Amino acid sequence: MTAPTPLVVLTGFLGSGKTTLLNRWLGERGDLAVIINELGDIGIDQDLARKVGAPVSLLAGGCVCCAVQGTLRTTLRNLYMARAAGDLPPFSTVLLETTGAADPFGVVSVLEQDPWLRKRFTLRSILTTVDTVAGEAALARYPEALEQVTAADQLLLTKTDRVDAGARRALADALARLNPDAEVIDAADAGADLLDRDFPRRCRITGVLAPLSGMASVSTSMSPLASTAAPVRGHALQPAGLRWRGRVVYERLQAAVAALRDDAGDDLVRLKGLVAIEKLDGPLLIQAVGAQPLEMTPLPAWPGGDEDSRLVVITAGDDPAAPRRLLRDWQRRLEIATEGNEHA
Ligand SMILES: Nc1nc2c(ncn2[C@@H]2O[C@H](COP(=O)(O)OP(=O)(O)OP(=O)(O)O)[C@@H](O)[C@H]2O)c(=O)[nH]1
Repeated sequence: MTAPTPLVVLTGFLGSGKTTLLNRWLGERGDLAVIINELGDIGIDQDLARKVGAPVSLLAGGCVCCAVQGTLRTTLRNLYMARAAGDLPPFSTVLLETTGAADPFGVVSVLEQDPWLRKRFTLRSILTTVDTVAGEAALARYPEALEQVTAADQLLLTKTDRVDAGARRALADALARLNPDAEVIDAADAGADLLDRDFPRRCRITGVLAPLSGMASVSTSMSPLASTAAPVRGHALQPAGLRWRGRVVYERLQAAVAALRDDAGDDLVRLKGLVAIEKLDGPLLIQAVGAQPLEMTPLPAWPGGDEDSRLVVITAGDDPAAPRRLLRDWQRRLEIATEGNEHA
C-alpha cells in the first residue's frame, strides 16, 4: 500500500481568516484536495474557494468534531477512492478547513478511531488562525477558541495589518503561554509550503471542551487573556441561513445589514452572505465578524454554480431561535417573498 496521505487541519475561531488563507494557498499550489466544513446547512466558503482545479468538498450542517463526524469519514473515503480510480487529480495532501466552532480533537479522533482511514490518511498538522483584532475576546469567551489554540502545531496570526506592533506582540506572548509547543507566526508569512511541514508528534488530550464545567477555572488559570465575561458553554453558537431568489436594492441592503447588526448587538459572531443586487451582474459578498467593520465586496460573477442569494448568521448563546429571528426580520425588511425561501 502507498504511504498514507497527509491531512492538514486548518482551524481557528469564526471569522479569524481561515478561508482567506486557504484561498491564498490554493493559488500557490495545485496538489491539494480541500474539505470545507460549515456550521449551518448553507455553504458559502466552498464557492469562495478559488477555482484552480482542486477538488473541494463541502461538509455542511454541523461541526466535523461532533455532528458530521460520519460525513467526514465518508468524504475522506470518497476522495481516496476517486483518486485511486483516476476520477480526481492526484492530490498529495488533504486540507480540511473546520468550522470556526470546531474542536480539533474531535477531528483527530475521526482518523484515530477508523482503522480503514488510519491506514490511508495521517494527521500531519493542526494549523490555527488567530484574529489579532478579536482573538483575545474570543479566547476569553469561547472555549472553542481556546481548544483550537491548545491543539495547534502552529499558530497563525491574521489581520496583523489592523493592529499595532504592541498589540500583536501581547497576543503572541499570551498564545505562547497557552500553547508553548506551537510557534506563533504571522499568517501573511505562511506560504503553502507550511502544509508539507511535519511537527513532533504530540499527545493531544482534550483540555477545554470536554469538561465544560471546568471552563471557568481553565479560563482564569490558563489564560492570561481571561476577562470578566462569563464563558459561553461549548458550541453555544447558533447558526441559521436563508436562501432566496430575487435582487435587492443596494441602499435597502445596507439598511437591513445595519439593522440586523444593531438588533443582534454583542451576540452577533458572524455574518456572511452572497446577495444579488439590482444593476450588478455578480453578487455582493457581505462579511462581518463581531463588531469589526463590515466588508461588502462586489464580485464580478457568481462563484460556483449556485446563483441563489444566501445569508448565514451565527449568534452566541443557547437559543437556536435567535439567529432565525434575525433572518425573519431581514426577510421582512427586504420584502423577500416567503415562498421558495429556505431557512437552515
Ligand atoms: N484586514 C484583514 N482582514 C482579513 C484578514 N484575513 C481575513 N480577513 C477578513 O476577515 C473576514 C473573515 O475572513 P474569512 O477568511 O472568511 O474567515 P474564516 O475564518 O474563514 O470565517 P468562518 O469560515 O466564517 O469561520 C473577511 O471579511 C476577510 O476579508 C487579514 O489578514 N486582514
